[in-house]
Amino acid sequence: MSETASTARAPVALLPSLAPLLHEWLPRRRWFAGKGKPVTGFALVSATELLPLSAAGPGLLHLLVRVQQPGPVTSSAPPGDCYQLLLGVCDTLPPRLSPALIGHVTRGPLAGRTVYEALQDPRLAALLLERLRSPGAIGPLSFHRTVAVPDGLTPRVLDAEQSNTSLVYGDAYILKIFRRIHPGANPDLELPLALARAGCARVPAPVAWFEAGTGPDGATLGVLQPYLRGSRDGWRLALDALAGGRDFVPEAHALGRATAEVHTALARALPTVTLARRQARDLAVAMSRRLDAATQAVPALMPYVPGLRAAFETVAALAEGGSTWRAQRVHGDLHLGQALRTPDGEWAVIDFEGEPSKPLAERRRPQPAVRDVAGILRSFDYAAHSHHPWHPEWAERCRDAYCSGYAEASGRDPRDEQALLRAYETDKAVYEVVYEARHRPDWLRVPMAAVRRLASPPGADPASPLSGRALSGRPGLSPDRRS
Ligand SMILES: Nc1ncnc2c1ncn2[C@@H]1O[C@H](COP(=O)(O)OP(=O)(O)O)[C@@H](O)[C@H]1O
Ligand SMILES: O=P(O)(O)O[C@H]1O[C@H](CO)[C@@H](O[C@H]2O[C@H](CO)[C@@H](O)[C@H](O)[C@H]2O)[C@H](O)[C@H]1O
Repeated sequence: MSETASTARAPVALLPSLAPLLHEWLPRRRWFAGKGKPVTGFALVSATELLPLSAAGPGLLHLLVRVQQPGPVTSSAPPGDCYQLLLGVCDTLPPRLSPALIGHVTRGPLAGRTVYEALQDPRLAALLLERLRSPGAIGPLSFHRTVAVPDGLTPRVLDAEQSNTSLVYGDAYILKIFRRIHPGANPDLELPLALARAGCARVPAPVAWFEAGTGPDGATLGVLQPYLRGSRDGWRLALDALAGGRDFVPEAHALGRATAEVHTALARALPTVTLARRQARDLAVAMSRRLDAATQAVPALMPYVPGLRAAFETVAALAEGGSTWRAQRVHGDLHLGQALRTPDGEWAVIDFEGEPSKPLAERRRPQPAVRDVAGILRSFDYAAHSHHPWHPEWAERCRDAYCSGYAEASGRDPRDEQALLRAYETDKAVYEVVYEARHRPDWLRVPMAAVRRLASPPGADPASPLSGRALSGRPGLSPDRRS
């Protein structure tokens, strides 16, 4: 992804004319990561006409735009986040598309025209699939596929817009359009491709994708995968179970097995490393730094900092004492919403992007597999907390079943890496506090409750993997097992 404004047919002068509209529209998107800071300007990274803007019908404009906001400037990266935008450009917006309106352009080459969210327009969304069906380059964009994709599939945009935007085509394929673009291969393409090659059927295999630029700087822009029709995500299923007063033990056990299968396949397909003293200490330091940054962003964390930090210090101390841990490529943001139960009762895992707020290099680094385990354990806690009254024992049974399933399928029980598991749970809860404060303030109480528990000494925390209660029958486990 070259930083010099590489344009393909679309005039560079477009951006100044669009800037006033983007100024209003962009910060209100769910996927806009720079909320709370003013937007001071835009810089064009690339502009590509996927359908000519001069035609009688709507045009389709693909933009990569860097959004300038106040903040620390690093010498290695240009300032501001880069976003992918797909804009429809027309003379008169049909009433059915009025919710997609971005605004009317008053100056520059598009003066008098209307700009709207192209992905909401089935004609333009269909055109994007057409581009993916025929591999090749258009300006700085290149389109790739592994198998033939049928044509004539009707598109619909998923309304549960999260970190990105997804389109479903004919209930057969789902196209994820990444919003915040980083140079380099996105793990949401890299890992499913590697898993497909390794024969792991737990993850839908990419069938097509598109990217900007080439080589190590090439950025993944979108990935097309089979759509698992009729599947339900683990979060919904867990909430249903809670609402019906049902256990989720068999499902949690099966999900533990599925997670272990994915981890085993990733460890076979991609490099693994051993985290020795320095790396493990760096990991604990990074967690500690994230805690500091989170406390600056959400001062309510302040009273719990010493207790939370203790979890990271335990890992650092174990490393100093010679403990080592195995690290491999992991999911990186695993929670119940990323696990889909298909109609045949199997768990599939989606969304390997990792935490979108972290730099790509960090997300692609080998990490201990318990990091993902901690993500799911946090999710059981979230589910139990969203039901009143809180059911800690429901979450506890899920946690045990999940870890048992994982151990059965992998031969490695995550509870044997208890200090690391607790550190990752703590790190995740801290991340969640910031995430909820930014995106869903009503939910802040959920990770804050976990923070209060995790900040207390391990034995005093009933939901902790370190407590005698959660580890019934495994009381003597103290330092992590060495790999
Ligand atoms: N292969 C798939 N089959 C069925 N539904 C899917 C598939 N991939 C994603 N989804 C649905 O789309 C939603 C968003 O996908 P996800 O990859 O989590 O995007 P985001 O990064 O925006 O969170 C998921 O919550 C899930 O409901
Ligand atoms: O799905 P994303 O990759 O966008 O992940 C982000 O959003 C998630 C919420 O949608 C958030 O997950 C948190 O809330 C979930 C319940 O809605 C819960 O199951 C997770 O355990 C909890 O972390 C995730 O952290 C965030 O990165």
